[in-house]
Amino acid sequence: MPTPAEPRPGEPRPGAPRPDGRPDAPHPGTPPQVPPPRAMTIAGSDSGGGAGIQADLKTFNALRVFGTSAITALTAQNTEGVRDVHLVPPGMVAAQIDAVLDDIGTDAAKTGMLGTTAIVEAVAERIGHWRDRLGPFPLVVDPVMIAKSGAPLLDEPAREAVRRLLLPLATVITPNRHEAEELAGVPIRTLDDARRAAQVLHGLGPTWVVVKGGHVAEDSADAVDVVYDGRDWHLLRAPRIATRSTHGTGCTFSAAITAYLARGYGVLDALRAAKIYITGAIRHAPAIGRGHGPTCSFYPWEAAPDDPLGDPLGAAAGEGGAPNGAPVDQAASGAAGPEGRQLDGGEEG
Ligand SMILES: Nc1ncnc2c1ncn2[C@@H]1O[C@H](COP(=O)(O)OP(=O)(O)OP(=O)(O)O)[C@@H](O)[C@H]1O
Ligand SMILES: Cc1ncc(COP(=O)(O)O)c(N)n1
Repeated sequence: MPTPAEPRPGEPRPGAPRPDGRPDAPHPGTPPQVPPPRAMTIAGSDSGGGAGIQADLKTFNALRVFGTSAITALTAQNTEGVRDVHLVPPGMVAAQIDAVLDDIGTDAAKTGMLGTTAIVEAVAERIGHWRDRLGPFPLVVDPVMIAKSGAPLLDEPAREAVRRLLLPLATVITPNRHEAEELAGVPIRTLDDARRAAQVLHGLGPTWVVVKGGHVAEDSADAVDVVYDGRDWHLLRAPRIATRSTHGTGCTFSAAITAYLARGYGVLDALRAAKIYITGAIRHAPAIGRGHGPTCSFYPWEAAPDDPLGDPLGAAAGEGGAPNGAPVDQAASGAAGPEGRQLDGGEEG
């Protein structure tokens, strides 16, 4: 490893107080002093990258939260549909939760696709156990039942287990129209129907209920979600965007709520911030796949004027420096990326 060099003229010495009194960015290689907020997702993997674990981790990262995961199922999936599902044994789901929470802990957690009664039971039991040990971290339950493409992601008997075991543990539940109908037993066509369902769902034990409006009154100009905390009603309202890129919107929305809760937002603020985020993610959706495409989790960063790293390999890319697996700061001398140059004090070029 090159030794840290004297700062270049005009650059502050690493660790020196900044003129504005705020802490400086850590010197490369130095662990940050303040750990980031942490959020855990317990959900299925979507090989297509638009929903499930993949959407959740991207969302956590985009919202500056360190994400961890317990995978409940592998799905062979793309924007057109789910081709196959392989469930993870419940003991292995529990083992992932234990491994993460025993060491890393969490500031909030969410659930997504759970698949079967046995997995729901394992997750509910481990959440209860770890809340007793770590304190009552917020839990967002997205009661995923059917993929947008129509494939079942929760079997019939497991719905009762979600109702009985998981909803009472939830800080927030985020059913879509279909899930709210199933869990509450109330048909939903209008916002008033959504309110009735929210009231029934609140009676099942969650602290906050959000009945999502993506599939309610689909010809209206706004996508409106109904929020109920047992006392007050709120509406989350944003323009409805005309697009086919709505794969994983529910996962991304509930992951954003989880991220904002992990960052310490109050529930209503977390819901409002997450609604702004999902609307932007839908608006900036990339053109990917032949079916329902994913949203853009990183749109706030992609809209930034500069890519902060630029081309991180620079000239080294053409010389076989880093792609062969060598750490960038040990690649061919004088050909390292920006971090290496900063460490050895060399010139750019
Ligand atoms: N076309 C759209 N334009 C703007 N917002 C939308 C649109 N569709 C959904 N939303 C919003 O996205 C969030 C997710 O809602 P939705 O009802 O689509 O969830 P979902 O059906 O569970 O999603 P998925 O099953 O795709 O994960 C909600 O805040 C909803 O209002
Ligand atoms: C692993 C997994 N989790 C959740 C969904 C729901 O997302 P959508 O309704 O957009 O298909 C999914 N398709 N796959």
